[in-house]
Amino acid sequence: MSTEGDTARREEPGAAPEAAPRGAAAAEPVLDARLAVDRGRFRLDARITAGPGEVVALLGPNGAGKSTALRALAGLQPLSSGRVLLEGRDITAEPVERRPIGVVFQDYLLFGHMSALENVAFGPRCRGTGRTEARALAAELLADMGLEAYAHTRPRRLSGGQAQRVALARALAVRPRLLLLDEPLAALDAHTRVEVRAGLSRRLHDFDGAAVLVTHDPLEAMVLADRVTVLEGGGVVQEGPPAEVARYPRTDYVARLVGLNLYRGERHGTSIEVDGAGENRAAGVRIEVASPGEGRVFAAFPPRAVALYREEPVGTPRNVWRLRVEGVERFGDQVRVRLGGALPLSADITPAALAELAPEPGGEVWASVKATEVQCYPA
Ligand SMILES: Nc1ncnc2c1ncn2[C@@H]1O[C@H](COP(=O)(O)OP(=O)(O)OP(=O)(O)O)[C@@H](O)[C@H]1O
Repeated sequence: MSTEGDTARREEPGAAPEAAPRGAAAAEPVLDARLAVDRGRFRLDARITAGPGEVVALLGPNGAGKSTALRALAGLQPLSSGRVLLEGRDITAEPVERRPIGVVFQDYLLFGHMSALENVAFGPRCRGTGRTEARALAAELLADMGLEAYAHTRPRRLSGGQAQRVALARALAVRPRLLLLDEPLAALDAHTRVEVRAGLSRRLHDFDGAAVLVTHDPLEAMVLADRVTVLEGGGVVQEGPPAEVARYPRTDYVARLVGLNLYRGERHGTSIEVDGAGENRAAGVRIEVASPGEGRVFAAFPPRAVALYREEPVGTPRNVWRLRVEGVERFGDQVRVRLGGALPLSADITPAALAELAPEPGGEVWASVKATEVQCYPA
């Protein structure tokens, strides 16, 4: 079991090298913040950075300090010490309304007595933009969100997904360099969430500033973000590209909750052709899913959904791969087996199952996953 302390270490020895997230390479970070906040017995002490065009998810359990960090970035929560640099400019002392930051709050906090258009025009108006210009900008943003027809609609007449898009348009209306989103999908029901998430993902990736979003849903972090920063107890415990964090968890929380096997690929019917470099592509690996569809998708299944066998399993499980055992770690009452090869994945099994499997280091085993266990989301 590996429970790390509360210091951030960005490089895990032995971690698989990953391509730098989009836009994050050697470029100057858009956001470079060191946030120290004291709230009674709780102390947040975290460095949060985001590169141009980069979407960073702050992920962590309840009470980890995610919202405190977001509020501190927005200027809604004073710092005990530290500073917030945005494109090299120190905005620590700037009041909320002067920061080039757009915020999408969890419940969207749209003004109920204003139309969608007026809600979106509100920010620019407060910052001194003339009425006509502010309304034109708002109309344009609503059109970008596919909401032209709802410009004059009041928030209570909007669906959850529409309200979310109005909130995003409102945040973008101040032409922010940093976009902050607090649990942006939490107010939606499960079905709407999947759809809205795909739209949000596209819009976040079209945004050329930096975005920081708070979530305690690992899948949301994995799907929306280029980089994940995990907070626990007020400190950063892990940071990295989603796939790397999922594959090399550094704390029990990360292992249990973020330990997803996550892939991108192209769905044709009920079969996903997994993207990947080198080995994967050569092997043309496919993941079978239960429901059909077409297009770019994420496919995810938890390590506990993977069964391991010494011999090729009989019957016809639709997903079976022969993989190499790369590592075995114990956490809680489970054992996590890390497998490499055509489809790198992690499997959680019981110690008894491991004893039966008796894998040799570097030896091969059969892994299977039921198609019904694979969750599939538009990418
Ligand atoms: N107004 C407050 N005064 C004092 N302490 C507070 C206040 N609000 C929150 N806290 C403390 O700050 C800590 C971090 O809270 P925060 O809301 O930032 O966590 P979080 O990670 O966003 O959690 P959640 O996922 O539950 O929203 C908590 O331990 C909480 O007790």
